[in-house]
Amino acid sequence: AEIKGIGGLDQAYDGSNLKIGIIYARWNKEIIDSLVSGAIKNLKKLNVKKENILIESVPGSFELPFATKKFFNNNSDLNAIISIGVLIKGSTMHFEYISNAVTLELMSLQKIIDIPIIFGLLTCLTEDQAKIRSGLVLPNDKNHATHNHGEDWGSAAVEMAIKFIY
Ligand SMILES: O=Nc1c(NC[C@H](O)[C@H](O)[C@H](O)CO)[nH]c(=O)[nH]c1=O
Repeated sequence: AEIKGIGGLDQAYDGSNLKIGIIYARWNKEIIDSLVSGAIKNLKKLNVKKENILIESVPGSFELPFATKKFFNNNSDLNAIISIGVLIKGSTMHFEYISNAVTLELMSLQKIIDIPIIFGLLTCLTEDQAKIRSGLVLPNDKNHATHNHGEDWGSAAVEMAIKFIY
């Protein structure tokens, strides 16, 4: 097969029979709300039914791996889970430790629960970087292009759930 373009869907997928979970961390609420809305928007665009989108929140990104696993244990008919968090670098090493630990844990958790976990963790050095990646307007540069990666995560969840459902 020809090499598909990076990103985006390589064909139209019908998510009407899928059940998708979204677990999000509540830190950086404005950015999180935009990312979650973007994910839901594309899930619905790909025909995932509203009643088949299960959503749960946790205090912060550090809680995402544990919550993702327990949420799946409690909803084992989910076909994919999108774990969403926004980490913004502060003045300490806290950011690095959480970013690295959560990334590795979410990656390895897929082997345990055996369904796709879509990596929705923004690890940003500045708040503007996070706003740009969540489709929000920059207050000091209204013309700066932004793109809501939450939408990409919704599409990725449907593609992965359908392609690797066996
Ligand atoms: O510190 N910054 C952040 C953060 N810290 C809290 C942490 O995830 C956890 O909830 C607590 O340590 C309690 O376990 N959580 C985020 O999602 N983003 C941040 O930018």
